[in-house]
Amino acid sequence: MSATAISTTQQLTLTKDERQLERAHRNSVLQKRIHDGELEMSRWQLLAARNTAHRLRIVASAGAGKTRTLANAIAAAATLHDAKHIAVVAFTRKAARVIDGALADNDVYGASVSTLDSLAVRILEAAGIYVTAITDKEKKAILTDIRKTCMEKQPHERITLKQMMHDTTYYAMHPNEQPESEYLKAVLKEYTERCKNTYSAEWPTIELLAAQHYPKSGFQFEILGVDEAQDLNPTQIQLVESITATTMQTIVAGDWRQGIMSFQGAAPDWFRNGNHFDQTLELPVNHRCSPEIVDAANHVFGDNIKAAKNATAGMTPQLIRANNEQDEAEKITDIVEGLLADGHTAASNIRFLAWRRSQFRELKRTLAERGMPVNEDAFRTIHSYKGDEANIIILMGVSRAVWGDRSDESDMLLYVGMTRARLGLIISYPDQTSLPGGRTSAVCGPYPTLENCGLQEPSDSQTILDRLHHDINSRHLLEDVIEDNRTAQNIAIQKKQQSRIIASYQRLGNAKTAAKLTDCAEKLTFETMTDGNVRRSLLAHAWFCNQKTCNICMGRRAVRNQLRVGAALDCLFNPKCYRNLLPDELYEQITAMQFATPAFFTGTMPNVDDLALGIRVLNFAVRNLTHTDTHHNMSERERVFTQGIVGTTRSDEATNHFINEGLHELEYQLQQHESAHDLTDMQLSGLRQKITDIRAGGEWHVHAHMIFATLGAYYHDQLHKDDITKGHDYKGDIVEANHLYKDHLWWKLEWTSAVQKAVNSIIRQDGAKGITHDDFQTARWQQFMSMSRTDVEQVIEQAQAQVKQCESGTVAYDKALQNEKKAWSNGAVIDIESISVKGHAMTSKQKAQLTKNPALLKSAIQETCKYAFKPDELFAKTSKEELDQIIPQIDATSGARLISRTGIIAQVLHDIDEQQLCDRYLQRTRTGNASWTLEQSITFNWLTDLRQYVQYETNDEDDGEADFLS
Ligand SMILES: Nc1ncnc2c1ncn2[C@@H]1O[C@H](COP(=O)(O)OP(=O)(O)OP(=O)(O)O)[C@@H](O)[C@H]1O
Repeated sequence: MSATAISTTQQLTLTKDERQLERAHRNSVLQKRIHDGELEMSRWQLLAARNTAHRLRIVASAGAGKTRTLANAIAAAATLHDAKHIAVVAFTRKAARVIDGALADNDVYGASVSTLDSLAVRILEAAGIYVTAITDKEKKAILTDIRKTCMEKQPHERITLKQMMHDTTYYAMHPNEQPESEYLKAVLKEYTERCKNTYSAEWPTIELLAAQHYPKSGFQFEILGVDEAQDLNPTQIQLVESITATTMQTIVAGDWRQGIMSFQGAAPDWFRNGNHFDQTLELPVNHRCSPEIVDAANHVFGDNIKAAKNATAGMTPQLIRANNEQDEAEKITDIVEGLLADGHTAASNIRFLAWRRSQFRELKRTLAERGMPVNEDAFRTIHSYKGDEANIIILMGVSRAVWGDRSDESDMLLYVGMTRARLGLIISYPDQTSLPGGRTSAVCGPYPTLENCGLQEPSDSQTILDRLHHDINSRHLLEDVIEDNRTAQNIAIQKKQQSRIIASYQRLGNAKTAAKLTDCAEKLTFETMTDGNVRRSLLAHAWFCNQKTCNICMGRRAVRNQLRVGAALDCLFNPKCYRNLLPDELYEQITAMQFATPAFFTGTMPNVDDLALGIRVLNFAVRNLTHTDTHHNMSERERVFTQGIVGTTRSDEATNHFINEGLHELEYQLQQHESAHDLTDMQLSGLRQKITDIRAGGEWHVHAHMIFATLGAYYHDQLHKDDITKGHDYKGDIVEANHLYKDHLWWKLEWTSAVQKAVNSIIRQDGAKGITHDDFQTARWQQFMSMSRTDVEQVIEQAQAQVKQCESGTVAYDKALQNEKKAWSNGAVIDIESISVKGHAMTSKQKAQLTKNPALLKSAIQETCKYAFKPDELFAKTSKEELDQIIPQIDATSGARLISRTGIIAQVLHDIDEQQLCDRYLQRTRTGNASWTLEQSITFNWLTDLRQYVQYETNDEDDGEADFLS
């Protein structure tokens, strides 16, 4: 936390300069995190988050990111203020989690994140007033007693206990109002007395007291954030006002369209009335729901909300017409059964929402009868699910008649319910006057607008299921991958590390640091999600402390990153991981493949489009695993990160160097530029200089295209606009580099179906948005899929024979040469960097020669196969000792070499008997997993290497944890 706190407390207004300083600070904190790929915020959200108006109101429809914006605004502000002067009021668990997460991500600890009620209690305690909230049970006991005595005195007056319970709270919430009834007045007086005697009070009374005593409580909040502000009741509003009187800023976020808490006394008008605020900002885009769901909600409520630009397509929302409760339960259970079949989606992704819990009775019974593994947490009332979200929402009994007589509030319920869904929305409504819950009503059926809003009634339930599978399958294909013992392993490793580090600090006499670390040690366990899903929390919600230098937390981040990437890749390349999720036929196809090579991510992307697609596939997988929204664009940081992974698989240290040095720098500068910090001339020329340096850096021809591919055409054109206009031909260089690379590689994709799936899914998504992948892509895809290795070899042989028959220098010869090149380009993967000559790595001179001479290159590749990888020798060995001498050569740390070797080994193994031997050997020594095939073992090794890289990547990022896991 910075020592340069910007404001003094008890200050109503900041000077203009101070505000500017604050705004600039927030902006820089947010921008950095956005740049680092740790945070995604739209422009609107950013604008709101850095606004420093004293009373700021953020208004937006459901899913527009209010909570996220509020959390990040506060977190950014908190790095400049002392955390103890920050308070955030959240009403839901999810909001508290998001806010906590944002603060932790900014290394801010000690801020107050709580409900307004518990804040009120703390304020009172600080002011020396100790009062506890009366419980319902206590209240009931007191009121029953009072009722008895009062009734004896005034027997003609009668108020039910229920009414009394309600009235006492109401008048506590509205202290300026008085009941007309003398009887009720007497009850209230007596009730207040009794509460006083037991040092207890109604929540509204506590809030009111806190509002009165706040100024002398010693709390001095400079920043106050309030989420779901439409739900504040009058006494809570008074408390907020009282705190705001001395804050530097109060940010209030809400949506009066979601004001469904009036039964608890909420007064949304305060939030709705703009006069209470200095400034109001609106967030216009829904980031939660698929475009289909946004459309449906727009139609029903006559809105014009926009879906996020890159929102993933979901399913068309569906209507179920139910005759009665049982019919509804049966139909919904059919759908659930289909969804859960074959593990297509997890039960934890489905939520059933209704107005009343009693509406679930029949459904729960039917689900249990049919053995559906749906746990209690899946059934939620709309009120309790406010602010939360799930992939699939099944909204039950939608009818004004069922949901209440006040049409405005039941509309809001429908609005809140519909907008909880990310991908799939299924709405059931009663078709007859006998309603769920055993009631009858003259008003039945759905809302008048529901049926005409693009919602479809399924002709048969299978249609829905197919659709759902189709849309959701790709998102959850990867989910269960991480649910193996790695979770346990990693925690154990960390604990070990931790105690070692703590002990070493203690030995050094640094008790303070040791104590801090012990603190982290205690918080080591990963929080379990509300759905009991530990693995998800492991990846997405691990706890990190605020010590920049805390090795434990740094290490933990490394572990998280490793897991993210490792798991994604495991899943893509190791069909075993998703055995249970795949249909038998598909599984067999995948396992029958020679080698699920990671080639797709390696040397097989000789042009920008392919590489970009590869990055997207990998990123898609990572996001799926980490439950990160796949709707929006990949951030540049994410892209470069993924690119880094791709890079290491085919290249050497130099590539990493280029990626880290050149690429991050370029990207960072450009990111700055993009977010309105326009590049100055100095920066621009500095950037150019950097590129020149990269170009001058020896192996640029081999690597440059990767860098530029990562930056993409947009950045490239931006950056070189001037040069291009002036005729400086940067583009030429790229083209040359690409050609060079392409011409001197022979490659063959051996797609796994998983990769195929991811690619198809992306192509499909793009298709839906009107983006088509060029024919090259499609044609090549088809070609790869149709050609076997023997086909490839035959084509190459024929092409070679053709060349031999032609006289050199003739047109026919050139053509034949071209054909031969083309034929080679369908071969296996070999990276030029991995080529060695007779067992020795090439000198740069040799390399240069090779790049100029395709024939030489080809023979070098053949030589490499023989000598560098020694496959023949490897397979000729029979004893463990002998193999031990060979194996280290397979253990190249450089990804490219490993890939090439594995590619070659797989190829050679195709026909040889020794496969069994190696298989067993590798199983035992490398993975300890006897059921793995050689290919899987090798993939495992490859992943191990990759993980090391990811760890380095993390080290760079978090600077300071370098040694933790090494
Ligand atoms: N800029 C963004 N990019 C991608 N996803 C986002 C962005 N902003 C928010 N989201 C995601 O959209 C979803 C809704 O965000 P959030 O809960 O903050 O919205 P909200 O306005 O508070 O919603 P509600 O009012 O319905 O509670 C969350 O899953 C969040 O992670």
